[in-house]
Amino acid sequence: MTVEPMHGDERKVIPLRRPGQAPRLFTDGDTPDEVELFDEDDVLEGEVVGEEVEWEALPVLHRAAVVVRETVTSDAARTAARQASYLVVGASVARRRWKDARGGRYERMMSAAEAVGDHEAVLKWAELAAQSHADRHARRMERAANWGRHIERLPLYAKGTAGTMGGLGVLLAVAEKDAAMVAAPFLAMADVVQWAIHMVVILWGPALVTAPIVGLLALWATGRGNLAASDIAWVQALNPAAEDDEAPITPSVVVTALRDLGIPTLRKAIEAMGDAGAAMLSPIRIAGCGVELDVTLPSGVSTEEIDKKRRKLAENMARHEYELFITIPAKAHTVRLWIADSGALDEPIGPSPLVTGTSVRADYYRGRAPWGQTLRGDAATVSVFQQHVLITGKSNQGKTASLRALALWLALDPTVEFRIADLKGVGDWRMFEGIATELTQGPADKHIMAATHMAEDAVEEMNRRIEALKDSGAEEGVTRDMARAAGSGFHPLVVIVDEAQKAYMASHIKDEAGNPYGGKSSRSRYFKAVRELHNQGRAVNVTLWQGTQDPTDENLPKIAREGAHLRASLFLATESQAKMALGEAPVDQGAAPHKLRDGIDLGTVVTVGPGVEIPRGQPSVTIRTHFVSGKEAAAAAERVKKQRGLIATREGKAEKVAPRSLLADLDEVLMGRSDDEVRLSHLPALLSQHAPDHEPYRQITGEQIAATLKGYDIKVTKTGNVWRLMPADFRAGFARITTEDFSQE
Ligand SMILES: Nc1ncnc2c1ncn2[C@@H]1O[C@H](COP(=O)(O)OP(=O)(O)OP(=O)(O)O)[C@@H](O)[C@H]1O
Repeated sequence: MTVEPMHGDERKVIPLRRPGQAPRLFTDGDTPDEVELFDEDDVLEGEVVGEEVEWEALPVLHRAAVVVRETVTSDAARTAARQASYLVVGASVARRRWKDARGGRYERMMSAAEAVGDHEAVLKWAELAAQSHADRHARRMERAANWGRHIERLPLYAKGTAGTMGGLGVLLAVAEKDAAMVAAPFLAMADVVQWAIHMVVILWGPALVTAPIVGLLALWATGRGNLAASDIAWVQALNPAAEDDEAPITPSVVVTALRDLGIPTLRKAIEAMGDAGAAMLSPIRIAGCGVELDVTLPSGVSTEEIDKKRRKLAENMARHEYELFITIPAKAHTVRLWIADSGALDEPIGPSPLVTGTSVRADYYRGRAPWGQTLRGDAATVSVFQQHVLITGKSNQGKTASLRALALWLALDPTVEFRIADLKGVGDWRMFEGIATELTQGPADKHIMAATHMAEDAVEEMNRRIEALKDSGAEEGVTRDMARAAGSGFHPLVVIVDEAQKAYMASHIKDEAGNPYGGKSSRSRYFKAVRELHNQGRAVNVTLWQGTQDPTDENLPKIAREGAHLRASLFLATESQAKMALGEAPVDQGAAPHKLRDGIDLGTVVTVGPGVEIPRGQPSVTIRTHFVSGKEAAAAAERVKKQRGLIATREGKAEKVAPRSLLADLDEVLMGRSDDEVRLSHLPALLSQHAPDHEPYRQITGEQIAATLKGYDIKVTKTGNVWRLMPADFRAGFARITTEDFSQE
């Protein structure tokens, strides 16, 4: 290779070639005496380097340094070092086994238990060590006594052997009729002894030579088989397994990673434990696409110190920071580590059952939305039963998609009514036309006003239900059976405001009385409605789901966020925002949406609340939600519409429309009619005639009217399937109710 000078540089660069296999050397442009040399492989083509250098002109020390460096870093040298490292590991394993056989194990366990301050375990190990020592001593004494007994009996053995051989000789002499045969067994024995001595003499030399070789081979094999367990850093660096993409998590890897975390107390404690550092660790369990373990910390090391070093700990285990999750389990002084398999979190999760399965069923009361997967790879499902929901995140991380996926699932329960305001208004919620009873889409002031009116209407509906509930005498809120009863008036009502920060920020919009729509003062209409829904909506099945962006105290006031039950957060920039999204306690215990990756962990929500299953000892559960794209959401919505029938969706109104009262309208409708009994099934038509723009009157049934009237103690009768009402009974009841209302004011 000839390295050409870079364009515009006048210096000439000519590689040096010395005889034989010499490296091709360059300087960095200064004189050879003052600079480090670098060889051809380091030089990019076209890179300007220094002057031509004559090998022989270089100082001897430089030449020696180059040759040594080349030799040391050559492949052959690395291979030799690796082979030698097997011997080192083998020797340390053999040494440990030897020490273990003499009570070393107990000592290790004792120092490990001592380091983590587990005095009970120290005592237990000390007892076992003493017991083992006593056993060993007893065995040694017994062996010595046995030898002594054998030595004492030597004359006896000799006499016995001589007698046996003499007897054998006599028998041979008799059989052969030859007296000389008496000595034959003794002569044969002498031959055997002589042969054995010969063999020893012959084999001694080769044995002396081969024994160390066999020993070394044994060490080499042992070392090779135990490389992963070695905690010698240079051995790990040479070990090809260390370069393995999968980088398995072994106790030794975790202990070494903790030791090298840069916390002196932890390092000292682990070094004091020696090989038993792994005693700090619980068994390593497979947990989804990773492993999980608890680490009981030595005294003097706090869980917070470990949490702060998350990145270093992850990197020490050959992982990215986001592949390590540190939480604080219930057990004191312990951190729980979940370590993903390398690259596993970048694999996409499967599609939502809402997209693939047409057989998904939803039930507001007992069902669980198939939202995604936990990091462990388990299905993550969510109950939204009587839950106010809050999903936050930085822009464009998947907030709308994840909130909408929950709503699309719940829409499969036909008893649930949706009222939705999308204050971004680019069509993300358009597919709910025909599903929601009210849909506002847009970012303008009029949309914010409409969203506020929608929330206020929900408050009115909530109050109506609370009153009706009081009258019914029920003590613990709406029961499933109550809400399911036809025309009960307690069906689940879910109010969704996406991009709700816009509503909180709209303090510039004021009504005629000067009350702001937004802001966080007690006069703020949106904020007031949210607080009321949060306070009392749950028990009467009126719930509020909000999606908000980049929370601050201004765009998501504290009371508004604390009122939500199910709280989920996508990536957020800071820990303080994470606390706003999820609450202080979970974040203090390790919930960390701020440690997700901006723009990469799309749709990943760190979730808290009673609607999700949070593993014991964890503050939150991180869910990778199934992505349901706009197109897929539209297809799923079509299936919903087929199932529950089309609903006329009204547009939210910026002007506040006075809420209609069924009783007042009935009063108008029945006014001036004869006092003959009225069939309730005729009333919907009359009501529609009376208020043609009021959608609910187009759907109400006689049975629903009967249920409402009964709820107010107004007498209705039923013969067969026909509900009837005496106008006089109605007037009396209505008069009573309105008088009561007045008296309450
Ligand atoms: N679960 C998911 N998995 C993978 N990608 C997702 C997921 N959810 C959303 N995305 C991607 O993120 C993009 C933004 O999603 P979405 O509009 O829901 O974000 P957002 O947080 O509501 O944004 P904004 O705050 O700007 O309204 C989507 O277009 C999609 O490409």
